[in-house]
Amino acid sequence: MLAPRPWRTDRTADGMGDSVSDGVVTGDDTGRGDVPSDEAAAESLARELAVEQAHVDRVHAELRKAGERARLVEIEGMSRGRTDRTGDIRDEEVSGLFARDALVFRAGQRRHDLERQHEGLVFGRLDMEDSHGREVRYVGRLGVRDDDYEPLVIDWRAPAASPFYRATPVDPQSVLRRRVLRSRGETVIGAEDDLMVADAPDDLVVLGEGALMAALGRSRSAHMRDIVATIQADQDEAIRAPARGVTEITGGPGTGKTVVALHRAAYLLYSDRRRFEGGGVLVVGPSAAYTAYIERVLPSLGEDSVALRALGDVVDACTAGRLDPPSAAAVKGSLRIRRVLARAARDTIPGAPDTLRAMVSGRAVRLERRRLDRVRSQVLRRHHRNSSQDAMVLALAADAWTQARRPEDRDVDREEFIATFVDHRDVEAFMHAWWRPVDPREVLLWLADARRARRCSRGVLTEAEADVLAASLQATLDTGTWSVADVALVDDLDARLGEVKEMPVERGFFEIEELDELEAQRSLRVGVPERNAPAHSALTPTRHLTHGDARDVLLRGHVGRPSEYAHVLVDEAQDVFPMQWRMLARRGRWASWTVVGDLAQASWEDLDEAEKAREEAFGSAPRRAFHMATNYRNAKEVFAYAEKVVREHVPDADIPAAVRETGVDPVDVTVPADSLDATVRTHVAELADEVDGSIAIIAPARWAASMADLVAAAEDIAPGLGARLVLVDPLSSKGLEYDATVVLDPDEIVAESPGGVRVLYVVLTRAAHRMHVLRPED
Ligand SMILES: Nc1ncnc2c1ncn2[C@@H]1O[C@H](COP(=O)(O)OP(=O)(O)OP(=O)(O)O)[C@@H](O)[C@H]1O
Repeated sequence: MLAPRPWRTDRTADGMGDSVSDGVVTGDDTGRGDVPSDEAAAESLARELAVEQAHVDRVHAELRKAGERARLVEIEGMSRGRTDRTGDIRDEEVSGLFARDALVFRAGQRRHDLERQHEGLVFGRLDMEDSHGREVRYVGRLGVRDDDYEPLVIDWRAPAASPFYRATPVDPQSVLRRRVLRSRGETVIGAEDDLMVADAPDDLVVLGEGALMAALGRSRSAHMRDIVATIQADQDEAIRAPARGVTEITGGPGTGKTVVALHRAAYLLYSDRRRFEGGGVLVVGPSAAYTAYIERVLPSLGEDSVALRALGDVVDACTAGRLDPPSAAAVKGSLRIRRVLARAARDTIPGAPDTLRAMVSGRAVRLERRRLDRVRSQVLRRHHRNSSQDAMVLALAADAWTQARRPEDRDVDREEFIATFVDHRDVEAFMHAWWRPVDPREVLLWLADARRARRCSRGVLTEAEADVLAASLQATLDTGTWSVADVALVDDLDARLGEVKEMPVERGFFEIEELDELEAQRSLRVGVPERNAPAHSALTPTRHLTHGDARDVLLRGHVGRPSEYAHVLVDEAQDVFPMQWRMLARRGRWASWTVVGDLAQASWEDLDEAEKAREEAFGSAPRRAFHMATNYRNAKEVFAYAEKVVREHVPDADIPAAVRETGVDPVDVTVPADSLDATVRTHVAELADEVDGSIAIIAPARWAASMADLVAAAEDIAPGLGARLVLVDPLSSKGLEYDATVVLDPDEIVAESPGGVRVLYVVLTRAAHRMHVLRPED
């Protein structure tokens, strides 16, 4: 909540305000005494900033001293391990080296942290008063103490910093004034104050128009910023909630769910570093565009040990960015596919022999398909496929013995037969072709064969669905790229098949040069020139590889065991498919969870099954829920437009309140389709004039190619626009934001997306300041 402010001064000492495009809402002007002249205000601001600068200088001086100390410890540690002696190292030397490594590691890490933290290191100040008197606390990205161990800055995550975020005029928590400092390098350039009490002491000057509004009015770049200086009280509660169990954060578009969840990850690492840094924190988002967008937030908070993964990038050696057509994605995402995969995992290798023939101990052995199938089922009842080879050959030997034995045989003859069978060259060759260990990716690709897909799907999927599945895997083979939905299926198969101890030689063993060659061949065959590809796109690429090349590319590397994490944070959780929940559950079996989402932004219709799979992933872990109700992203005018659209179709949508006005309504125009390009150019040029930061054209597949050309020629529209203008497809715009958007063909966006209006709602809530909606008419 914003405090009433008695009077305002310029916001920055150098006269450089935030790059607010237009009528940002300013703080309440409820007066307290006379409004001072501009000159007096400027003087007062300069005085205040000088005081803050003196403190910031002190902190940086202390940091430099601490940095030097850490460097000396590091050097000292390194020299401890040095020895002139050659030959074996004694035990005490080994433990000495170990201690040295630990010391050097910690000292090096500390120094690295210190060196990295200069930009806006000190960003907050609290003036507090209680029965013991007045106290000033500074809050920053890192805790710093002076030589007497007195705190110069408190880490934002420490309990002592909590009033900075929790104090409100209703519950001031002893805070009189909260000040947010803005710095460039080590120089303080501005300050914004919130008063928490109606009758502030006279010596407390109040600056600026409120830190939150100033932050919200700033222009957007290609990367999300941290909000450490302006976290609001309700957000702070979610950030500092205990780690245990499942923390759910819900709320409409732009309510800060993502940014809050990321600050929560940083807080958890701070509050229990041993557990979370040791056990690992996994952050999962919908797309690579999303992970690229948020990747700087945690490092800016001093945390870089978190694993950021897109849903298509959770499984090692199986990375995907391509989206399946909705019908295939629905088949692959549903839990029904598990029975299909279970059958595929037991199925024979394509082209494998269906009879085993050998002369063993002078006896002719011939095991035909039915017998082989029976033995296979018996063994698979007790073993994972990839660890069943020894058991399988023994079971075949026992079966062959029942066929080959003679009435006069004794026990010793059986033993000799079995031993000979197991080591027999023909049997070995048969086993290699019939029952070698298989890679989960290879098994999934078997289902590109429509006959096999139908056979494995009988009674589970309709024939039409089996054909859709086969066709989608054929597309995987044709393009040499996995789809995002494939990844969870590979993970499921991996769990079923068990670990491959050693991959057989013929399953994709590549020399580096061969891989380079494949890459080169692949880029030669790319249908659409790369420069024209949308910047953030999940659209199917038009790649055509020869069958063998593509298979080799797809099977590159090794699908290892899933890594497990101490905390799993899932963003845009409403779009996680049931099979994907199972994939995440394998990584979070012992984890606590933070789960973020908004049902009104769901891209898919059948949400019940996903809900079930999600509940299974969480098990009986305790839950706690936080709801965010303020839209910090969209200007009121932009959000009012989006709200109208979604309310008509999703009456129970969770609608937040937008807090910032621009006074400019979105533009909504119908355009002749044959002059669409020229019209888009005009609108983009207009927006480029009006906002300083990022602009996105969000277009359905139908217009993707022509818009890609337009974006590639952005510099012709306005100088410098090349770095600011991107093309995004509707699904990939999820979680992202821009200063301005051109939303192209909203009806087509609804028609092409399985989530229909919900996806359009996502698209209409990406713009912070300006939005132009263009409707082409044939
Ligand atoms: N306390 C805050 N101070 C400054 N900016 C904030 C604050 N809270 C949220 N924001 C800003 O609001 C914008 C939206 O935040 P975020 O992307 O986390 O919202 P979201 O709820 O995840 O949105 P969506 O569901 O639409 O993806 C971001 O630019 C974020 O930095």
